[in-house]
Amino acid sequence: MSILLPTNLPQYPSPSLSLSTPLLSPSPHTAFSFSFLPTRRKCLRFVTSSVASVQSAVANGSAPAAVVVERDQIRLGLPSKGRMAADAIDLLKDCQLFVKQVNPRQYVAQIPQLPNTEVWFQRPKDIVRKLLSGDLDLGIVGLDTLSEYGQGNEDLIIVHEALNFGDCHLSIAIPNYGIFENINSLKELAEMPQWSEERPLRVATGFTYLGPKFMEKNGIKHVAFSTADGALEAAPAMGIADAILDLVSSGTTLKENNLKEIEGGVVLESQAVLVASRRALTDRKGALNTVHEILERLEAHLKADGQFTVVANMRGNSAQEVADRVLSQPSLSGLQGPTISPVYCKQDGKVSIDYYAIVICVPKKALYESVKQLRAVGGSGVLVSPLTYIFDEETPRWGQLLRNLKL
Ligand SMILES: Nc1ncnc2c1ncn2[C@@H]1O[C@H](COP(=O)(O)OP(=O)(O)OP(=O)(O)O)[C@@H](O)[C@H]1O
Ligand SMILES: O=P(O)(O)OC[C@H]1O[C@H](OP(=O)(O)OP(=O)(O)O)[C@H](O)[C@@H]1O
Ligand SMILES: [Mg+2]
Repeated sequence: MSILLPTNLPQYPSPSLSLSTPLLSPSPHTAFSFSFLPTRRKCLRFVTSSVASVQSAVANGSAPAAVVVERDQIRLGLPSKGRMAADAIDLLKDCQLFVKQVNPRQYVAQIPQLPNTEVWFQRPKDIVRKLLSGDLDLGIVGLDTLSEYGQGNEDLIIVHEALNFGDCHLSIAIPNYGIFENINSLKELAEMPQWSEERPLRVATGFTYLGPKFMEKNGIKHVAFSTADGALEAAPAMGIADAILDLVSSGTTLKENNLKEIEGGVVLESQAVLVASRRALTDRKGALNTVHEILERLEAHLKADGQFTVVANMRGNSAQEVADRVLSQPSLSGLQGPTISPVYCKQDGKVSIDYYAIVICVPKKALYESVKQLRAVGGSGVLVSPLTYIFDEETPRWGQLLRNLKL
């Protein structure tokens, strides 16, 4: 006998519903196993593996075509809850765009720095749907959600593909025991003699568009997908599915449920992206200006986020000679090259130049290596400080966007 409990209970099992509860005490002849499934959908429904048959009605075009309805405000969709919500607001804050939400249950907010823009808080999948229906113009969502619900719709344009949060990957996982013990790749999984038309490989997933598409691309025929909203990792142990296709970040949930990833089983690498509706950008007054400003701020912040400013003094006879020494080291060329300025010292009433100050930007990852290289060529008094923004002459992604829009 199995009892299904909601996954969102404060404790598993809840103290008020434990085996010591008289009503649930197992008789000596009854085997109990507890499995945690989301409250919303407790049964898995199997569907066929063809792409066409599993496309969801909303995302595959039965949703109304995007119409550019007359309105004054540009609408930016942000995740209303879940792991992406706080990070999206924090990123905008780091770009000096402060989202003013009066209370967390209010679904509309303002950004005073962008007076023509409204923020609408929505679930990530609804952000994608509303971009397609024309109810939102811009959005921040995970690439996984965009790919699953956007289904390659050309109206959706990725304006910034790497917002540096929400990192995860969509991956196939199988049990690490039983018939799968020695299976370590997608190829081996596909070639297992167990799968046939009558008894296909059963995969539980929330990604019923991307999953079948991936299997089809990899020539895997005998597959059946089932859908569920969460706690998919329970499905193999419950005997409901053979494999799962779900998002992984730390890998803890897989490990705790005796599942493993397999070589060739990664469907998508994902992180948060800024996405726009093509029609909004081309037809809605002010949308292109807003996206330009958001993009410039994002690029300046994200570029600076990975860098430190390093300042050091170096003895030398001329700026040129110091530059030659600095540039002889592989990690000291900075963004465009080192800035080298004379340090004027007054000794015995005489002003002379014995030292030069070097300023370079170095990637955070290469900091220690760069400091070692600076010292090796005579650098001393090394100061390191974080960078807040790097505004380039041109925003590279802006050029790409204009080309994409044929502007
Ligand atoms: N370990 C992870 N598991 C799931 N999503 C992750 C993970 N790491 C990052 N993400 C990102 O967070 C997004 C999901 O956030 P969240 O689970 O809060 O929302 P949701 O799944 O859409 O909401 P709900 O599960 O309530 O329907 C994913 O689309 C993905 O881009
Ligand atoms: O690799 P990990 O860091 O362990 O994260 C992966 C887990 O996180 C997500 O579930 P979520 O927490 O959203 O719960 P859900 O299954 O109810 O959606 C995802 O669906 C995996 O189950
Ligand atoms: Mg989730």
